[in-house]
Amino acid sequence: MITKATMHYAPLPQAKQVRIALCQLLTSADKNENIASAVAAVKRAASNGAKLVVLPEMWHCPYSNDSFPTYAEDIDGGDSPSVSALSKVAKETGVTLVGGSISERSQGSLYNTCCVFDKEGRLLAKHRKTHLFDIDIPGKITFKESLTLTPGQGPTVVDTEEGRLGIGICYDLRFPELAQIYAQRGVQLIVYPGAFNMTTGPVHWELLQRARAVDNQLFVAACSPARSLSLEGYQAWGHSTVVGPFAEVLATTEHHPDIVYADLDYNQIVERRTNMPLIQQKRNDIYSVVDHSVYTE
Ligand SMILES: NC(=O)CCC(=O)C(=O)O
Repeated sequence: MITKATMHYAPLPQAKQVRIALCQLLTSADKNENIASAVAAVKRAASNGAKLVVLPEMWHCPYSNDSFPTYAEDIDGGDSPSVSALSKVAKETGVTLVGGSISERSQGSLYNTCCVFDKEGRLLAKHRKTHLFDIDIPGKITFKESLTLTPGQGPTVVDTEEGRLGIGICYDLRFPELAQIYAQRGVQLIVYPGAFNMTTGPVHWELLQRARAVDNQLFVAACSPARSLSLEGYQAWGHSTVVGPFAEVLATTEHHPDIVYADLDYNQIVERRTNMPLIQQKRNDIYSVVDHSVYTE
C-alpha cells in the first residue's frame, strides 16, 4: 500500500530517442473517408521514419454533440471499424500509435476515448477524456460535451516501445494536476489529442502545452484536426505542436492538413531535472497532488 507519506516520483524508464509524428487530419462527415485518411497519414508518417504516430481528437466524426451518438463505436464489444483500422495499420507499419480519440459507446454511456496500440497492433491502453469541455464564452463559443458524454475516471499511463506515455484529451490539458500525476509516475511524454477552438486556441493552446512541459520537465505533444473548410460547425485551431522539457517548441504548424515531425531525446528530461531539481525542491510538507488511483490516505 502506498500512502501520501511515502509519495515519491517513480524512476524514469531508460532514455531513448524517438521520432514522433502528429497527423493533423481534415475531418469530414463521412466516417469511411476519415478512416481512409487516418490510415494514409499513419503510412506516410511511418515512411518518413516516425516510430510514434499521433492522431487528433474525434478524427472519425464532426466535433459536435449531434455526431457523438451517431458515430459512436463499441470498442469493448469488438464493433469498432475505427479501432480495427488503427490496429491493422499500426501492425502493417510497425509504429506505436496514439489513435487520437473517437466517440465510444459502452454500457449505455458515451465517452471521448483514445486508444493506444503497439507495433503489433495490440490495444495497449484506453483513455477516456477525464475533464469534459463545458464552456460558455458569450458571443464567442458555447459547448457542452456533458450533454452527450460521460467523463472517464482516471489517468492513463502506458509503457510503450517509444517511452512511457501519459494520455490526456484536449480539455484535460487545462488541468495541471493530471500532468503532475503523470510526472510522478515517470511519464516521459504527455500526449494530448485535442481540438481547441478559434477563441481559446490562439491564446491558450501553446501556452498550456508549454506550461505542462516546463512545470513537469517532460515532453508534451498535442495533435489537432485541421481547420474545417466549411464555415459552419466547430472550427479547430489546428497548430499541432511538440514541446520539450525546457518549454521549447520543437515543431509546430498552421491550420491546414499536415504532419508535424520531431525527434525527441528523453535524455533531455534528465538533463533539465539535474540542472533544476524541482522535484527534490517541492515542499511536500506543505502541499501535494494526490493520485487517488494509486495512493491511499
Ligand atoms: N475539445 C475540447 O476539449 C476543446 C477545448 C478547448 O477548446 C479549450 O479551450 O479548452
